[in-house]
Amino acid sequence: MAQRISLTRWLVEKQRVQGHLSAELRLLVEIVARACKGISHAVNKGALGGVLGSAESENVQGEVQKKLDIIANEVLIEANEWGGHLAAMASEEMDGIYLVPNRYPQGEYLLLFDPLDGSSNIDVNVSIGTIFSVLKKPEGQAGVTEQDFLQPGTRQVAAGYCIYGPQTTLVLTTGHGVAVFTLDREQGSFVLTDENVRIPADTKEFAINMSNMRHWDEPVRRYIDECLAGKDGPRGKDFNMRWIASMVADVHRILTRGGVFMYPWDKREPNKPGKLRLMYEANPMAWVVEQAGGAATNGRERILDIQPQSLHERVSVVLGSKNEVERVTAYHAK
Ligand SMILES: O=P(O)(O)OC[C@H]1O[C@](O)(COP(=O)(O)O)[C@@H](O)[C@@H]1O
Ligand SMILES: [Mg+2]
Ligand SMILES: [Mg+2]
Repeated sequence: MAQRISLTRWLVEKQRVQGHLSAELRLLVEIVARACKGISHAVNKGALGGVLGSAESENVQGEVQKKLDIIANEVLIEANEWGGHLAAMASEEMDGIYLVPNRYPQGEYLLLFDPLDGSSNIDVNVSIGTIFSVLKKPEGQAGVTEQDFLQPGTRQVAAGYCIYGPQTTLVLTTGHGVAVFTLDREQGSFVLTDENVRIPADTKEFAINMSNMRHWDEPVRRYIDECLAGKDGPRGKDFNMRWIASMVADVHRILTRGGVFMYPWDKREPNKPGKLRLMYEANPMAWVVEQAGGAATNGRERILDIQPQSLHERVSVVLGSKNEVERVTAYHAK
């Protein structure tokens, strides 16, 4: 049997041999992975651990929080705050930024996360996940402000997600392709199971919440209409549809076998650019997808180029197989 490579060993090689990341960033990624392992254990307890159900509180976005949203947020903060590599954190579940307390060593990185993505799937035992993005604190200043987080996705230094499904799988990029690690529960460590992942440029599978169809904009409607017309339509082929309602799970499927994922702007809340959050959902996923040869836009421009205006900013998302994303984006330009 081929030798198994642990996440730790893989990261050390990327740091020492290939110079792909600093020692600090390596340790930060290891701590995020450790936190994900902790979240995975909590998720697995389910009803037996009393972790299901609503916490009966609301986050800054006005969404009712699930118990696991709060547990995952706390696990990530507690694991990361004393590590010495971070200056501050930001999360879907916290209004403002979280400064690393003065009693702990201060680092140079900023960590953003969606602690639990796909919250509506927690109680029904469907795959959910954690999404994370790492930025560098601007140089030459003492403190950290929210403004320091507002960097475009092109400035990410590490990003990825961990999916809690039939397997717990960590997907990571530091800008040199995409690597996949599966949690070996017996050993308690993440093991490399795929490297240099590639998303096929073409696909016959799309993911969108079809119940919003009547609210869509014309270009999205046109694209989906053409897919639905199948062999007899302008695309000349039949399409399949999947919608898991956990972005992590939909993106993971696309990474595994291709496809296009869309959560577009729609007329339900016309003043919001979309449902998904730019800084801790769209940016890390867009970078992972691009690093695997796919593409990611908001229908008009590359997601990674968007200059964020606020921490919890929302964005339209079209990502996945390159040729399909380019087609949807071209329809918006017409
Ligand atoms: O319920 P809808 O409208 O289909 O939305 C599903 C989308 O919402 C999300 O669950 C939002 O994430 P959170 O659970 O972190 O708020 C995405 O993962 C998913 O793609
Ligand atoms: Mg989410
Ligand atoms: Mg969430």
